[in-house]
Amino acid sequence: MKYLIPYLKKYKKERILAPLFKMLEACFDLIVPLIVADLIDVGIAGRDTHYILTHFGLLLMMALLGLTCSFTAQYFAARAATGTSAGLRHELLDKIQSLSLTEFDQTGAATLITRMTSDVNQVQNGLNMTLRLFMRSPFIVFGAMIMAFTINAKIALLFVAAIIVLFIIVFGVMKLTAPLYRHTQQKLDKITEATREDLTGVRVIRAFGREETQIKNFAERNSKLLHAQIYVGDMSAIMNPLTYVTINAVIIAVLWFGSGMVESGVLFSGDIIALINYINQILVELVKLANLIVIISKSLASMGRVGQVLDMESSMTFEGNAKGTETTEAVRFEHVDMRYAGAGADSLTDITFTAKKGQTIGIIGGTGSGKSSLVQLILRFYDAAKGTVYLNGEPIQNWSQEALREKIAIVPQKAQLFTGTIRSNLLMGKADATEDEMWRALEIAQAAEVVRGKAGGLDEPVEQGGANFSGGQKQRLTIARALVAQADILILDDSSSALDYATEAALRKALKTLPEETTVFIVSQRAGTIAHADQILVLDDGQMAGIGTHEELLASCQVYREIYESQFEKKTEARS
Ligand SMILES: Nc1ncnc2c1ncn2[C@@H]1O[C@H](COP(=O)(O)OP(=O)(O)OP(=O)(O)O)[C@@H](O)[C@H]1O
Repeated sequence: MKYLIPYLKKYKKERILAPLFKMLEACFDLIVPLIVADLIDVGIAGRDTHYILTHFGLLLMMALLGLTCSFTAQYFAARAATGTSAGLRHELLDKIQSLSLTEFDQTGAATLITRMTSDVNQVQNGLNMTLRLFMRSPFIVFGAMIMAFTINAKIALLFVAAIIVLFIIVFGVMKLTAPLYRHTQQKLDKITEATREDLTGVRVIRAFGREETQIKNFAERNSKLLHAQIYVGDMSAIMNPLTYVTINAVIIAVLWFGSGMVESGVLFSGDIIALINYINQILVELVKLANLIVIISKSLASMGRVGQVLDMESSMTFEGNAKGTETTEAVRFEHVDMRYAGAGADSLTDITFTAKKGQTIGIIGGTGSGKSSLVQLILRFYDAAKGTVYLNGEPIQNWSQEALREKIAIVPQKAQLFTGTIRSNLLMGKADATEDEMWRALEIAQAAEVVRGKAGGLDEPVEQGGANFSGGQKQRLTIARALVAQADILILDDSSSALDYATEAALRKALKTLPEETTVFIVSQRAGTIAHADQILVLDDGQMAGIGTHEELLASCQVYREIYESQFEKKTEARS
């Protein structure tokens, strides 16, 4: 709730005017039964056409005024509600962006998406309905009751009893359904998560003919959600019959006692109509109030889920403003251990090495040996559990996030492009990059041909996730994006795996034309890709199995020799 307060303050005018106009509309609604009663008792009873017509005109005017008030209230309520949800979404995105990857790994993207979309929409809906109905409905309920007292106190006492019973029903149902809503939202999260995986992995699913299984799994999850929602629906559905039975019982009682009073001249027949109108108004407003309470409880649950994200604290802070020392070293690891949150074992153990400025460092090892984890420590995507990572001689914790991102550019293992154009993707590397800078990066990345081959050139559209580019084209463009940044340190995390040998060789050659001081980390499972490096780090199950040049490692490191020989033999076999 505390997160809504700044928005409620910001939309003060709307917050006041929306309920105010709704109350005004309610006043007109409360006067209408009295006009109708008058019209019956005087106009119709006395066959006075003029009286009937003027009162009918009055009713029309009331309806028009009510409608105007309702529209105005809706306008202000919608302004406050949509403005608040837009602001909340913004805040959520800012918060999510500020979280470290550890929180990301732990929370999961699917639930974050649900919170940014359906939960925020639920809050918007709740706020809109609250502004419109929270004061109007109780006002009409009590207003109609008071009006009933002005007509006949004895009959009005029936209204009081009915309102108490109705309140018990409404609050009872609300108490039952509110916790269930949280439960259904969790199930929705699970479906979003599974759907996301199924849709992003659609090619793999088709290739392995797993459509039937995936559909079956989805149907199971979907039916669990359906059952949970039906259960909540069933609970809410109890409310309508109960409330209608209560109201009908009151109407019968009003007619029973009222008809006797009309006969004895205590009441007019128009009064009976007015009383029935009021009890119906009470029913309608109580049902609205009940729905409002359900909506509010859903919104509060959603706000709670949004608040959980907004309350998250990043496990990493970037408060330093280190600039680096006068040193020849670019990156130094000193006895570094690393463990992912929740993992049972370290992913890296006792890593120590120094990368000098201008050097090319190769990192090789089997799958899961810790190569990506190691380079992610250089970017401070994660913190070391033990030991220290130094950048330009300064512990990495002393650098600001901006300085780190400026100094280091990475080509991630999974080539990821964003919706837009080739140009907009390249500009992510450096917002003010010139056309020449972009083309130079494209040339080095062996991507210039790809761009020239597209009708739109640099302005060729990129579809979501780069779906209109091949795997190799995407890799080259992501390499170009990193090169545009002209960072001091360039990390290529297994980013030439989709390139053919000739293109990869051309890329390696072109990387040599980078400024002399650029330090390049190349992660690869191919010995050929890193063999030329100044230093090669060999990882084996998170530990350093060796460090040195290709020749030194061939002579001294068994793991490296095995990798090299297995690939060299494969090539020889393939040729023969
Ligand atoms: N986000 C994560 N959460 C928990 N464990 C992780 C995470 N990422 C990687 N790991 C674990 O850390 C270990 C090292 O993974 P890493 O991705 O660094 O290996 P890699 O050498 O780059 O592998 P590959 O060549 O297959 O990409 C693996 O055991 C992996 O299961």
